[in-house]
Formats: sequence, C-alpha cells, structure tokens
Amino acid sequence: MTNIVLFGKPGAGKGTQAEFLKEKYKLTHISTGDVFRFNLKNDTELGKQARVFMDAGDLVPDELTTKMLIDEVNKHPEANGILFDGYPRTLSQAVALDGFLTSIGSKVAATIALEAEDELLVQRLLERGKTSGRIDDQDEEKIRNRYQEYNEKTAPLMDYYQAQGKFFAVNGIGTIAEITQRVSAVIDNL
Ligand SMILES: Nc1ncnc2c1ncn2[C@@H]1O[C@H](COP(=O)(O)OP(=O)(O)O)[C@@H](O)[C@H]1O
Repeated sequence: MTNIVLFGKPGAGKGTQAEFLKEKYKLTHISTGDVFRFNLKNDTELGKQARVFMDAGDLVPDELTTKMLIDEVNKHPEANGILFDGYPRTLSQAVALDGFLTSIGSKVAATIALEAEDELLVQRLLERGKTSGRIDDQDEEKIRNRYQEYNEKTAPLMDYYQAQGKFFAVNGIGTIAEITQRVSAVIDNL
C-alpha cells in the first residue's frame, strides 16, 4: 500500500491535485473536509457536532476527526493506497494515523507539501468562496483564523514527518499540470 499525505495550507490546492493523482496512481482519495461537508449537508450526527467548528474556521476536535477518518479508511479494504487530504492536521492526529496504519500492517510512504504564500492563498479562497457556497471561504476573518489554526497546530507536523525522512515540499505555484508533475516526481522516486 502506498499511502500519501497531501499537506498544505488552506487553499494550497490539495483537493485539485488529489483529483489527478488518484487517477494516475490508482489511489483512494479521502478528504476529511469533503467527508465533513457531506455530513453537514445531510445533517447527520457527525455533521451536527462538526458544524460549529467548521463554520468558524476552527479545527474539529481530534477525537471526532480521527474516528471519522478510521471509519473512512475501513470502508476501502481493497485500496491500493490512500491519498490523505486534510488529515492529519495536528500532532495527535499524526500519531493516531501512524498507530492505525501500523495496526493494519501499513504506513505513510510520504508527506508531500504544496507550498505558497499566505496572501496568494487568501485571495484564492475568497475567490472560491464566491461560488463554492462554503461559509468558511466567504469571510476574511474566518480564513485568517484557519491560517492561525494551521500555523499553531498543523505546521509542527512538518518536523514530525521530516524526522521520519518522509517530508517533501513542492512549489505549489504554477499551472495545475506543472504541480501534478512536481508531485509525481516525488511519488515516482519513492
Ligand atoms: N484533520 C482535520 N482535523 C480537524 N478538522 C478538520 C480536519 N479536516 C477538515 N477539518 C475541518 O473541515 C474544515 C474544512 O476542511 P478542508 O476543506 O480540508 O479545508 P481547507 O480548504 O481549509 O484546507 C476545516 O477548517 C476544519 O474545520
């Protein structure tokens, strides 16, 4: 199983790249943001619990997120490999993911970060907010809060994966195809 973690700030293009990479490498794409939004839309119990955090641009608590993630992975026992998009976002989630993958005889092969500056990303999100209907993309203050969450809770994961020799950063600015190319070069070298 080749499990890849796609890493990057909000708006870095993880979801866009995932669409191409999952086809190219026959991976199962799990986006925690998409799963949460599906639950919000369908007003499930999980959706009810996650809504207040998501709408404010806060991270959903680890326990809830990790349980949901493990349930998602378990839905795909036949997977060739999983493309994790939006998980892990905290150290506790990264440790939980390692523990879970070890328990099923697997591991994270690489964490690939899409890099771009905050100012460019905030503009991208505001643009996306005009059409996506996502409440968390429509208000600059909520967007800034997501960056604060990222800087405080998610950025430390770079060191975590670097210490395991699994962290790769690629330039996230360019055409979609150029960036797919850069990420592919990392995967092809694993
Ligand atoms: N791993 C996670 N841990 C906690 N909350 C999460 C996680 N993944 C997604 N969420 C919640 O869903 C929201 C949207 O996720 P996503 O679409 O991946 O965001 P973004 O576009 O900001 O990268 C996050 O702001 C957060 O509230």
